[in-house]
Amino acid sequence: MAHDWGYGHHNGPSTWSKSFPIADGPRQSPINIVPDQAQHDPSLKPLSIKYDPSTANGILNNGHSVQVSFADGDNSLTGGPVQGTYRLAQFHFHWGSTDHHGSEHTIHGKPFAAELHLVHWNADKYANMAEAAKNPDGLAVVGVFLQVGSSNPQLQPVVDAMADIQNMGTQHTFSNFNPSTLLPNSLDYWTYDGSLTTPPLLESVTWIVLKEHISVSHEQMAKFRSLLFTKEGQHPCHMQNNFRPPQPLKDRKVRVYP
Ligand SMILES: NCCOCCOCCNC(=O)c1ccc(S(N)(=O)=O)cc1
Ligand SMILES: [Zn+2]
Repeated sequence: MAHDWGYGHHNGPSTWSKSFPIADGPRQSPINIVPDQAQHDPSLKPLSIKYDPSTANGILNNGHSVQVSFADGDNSLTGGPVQGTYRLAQFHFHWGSTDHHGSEHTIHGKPFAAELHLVHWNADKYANMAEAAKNPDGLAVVGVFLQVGSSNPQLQPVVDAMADIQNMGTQHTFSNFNPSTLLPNSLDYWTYDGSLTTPPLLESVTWIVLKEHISVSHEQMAKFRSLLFTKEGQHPCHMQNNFRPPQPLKDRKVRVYP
């Protein structure tokens, strides 16, 4: 059954529970993070991230976001809140129609202009991303906030490639890119047990939200908003506000490192 979920009035986040009842589950994402209520946990470790730029293998407009995929290789996330080695599968973004909102997670109820998600799967225990996504310890997503200010030269290769993937379903070559250039100086983080923030909303994600944001310029954000949700030949609809709002924390605690 083809899912026609999206971010419009008729197929947006408030309608997803009809096809994906887990939308009302106990560990849904994103959430609002209240720093003062986050708990210190001595078992948490520093994050260790190592990517091989040669494994970048394409940039895609999938109708929900812009996504850069990676071939299986030496792209590892270890340490932090996770046990074992998680492998990078892809990164993508969520953003708004203005510079004042667009992230999925919020801090003290404050949204950022955009949010980068680096999606990893547990390569010690599962054969691939789809398998891992069905398990509570299957995925680990690193979230990085983008705040509008000075232009970010590290983002420019992604921004420039957007010209070639304006329509839904289009992809282009994208190689030799090291996503660690998109990380802030500090890898201090908040972590909690959550889910995919888009259907199928599977509750298989250990979320690792970095405290420090990266910058993006107003002009770079305008290029994100030039992407289209729609296919070539359809009436064009700009890709923006592709974020799910914060979900109930329920019986969860957010931990903080350090
Ligand atoms: N289709 C069968 C089940 O497949 C399970 C995997 O999900 C399919 C595709 N979606 C994703 O991989 C996927 C990955 C990350 C995020 S997010 N925004 O939570 O980082 C949202 C979605
Ligand atoms: Zn995402």
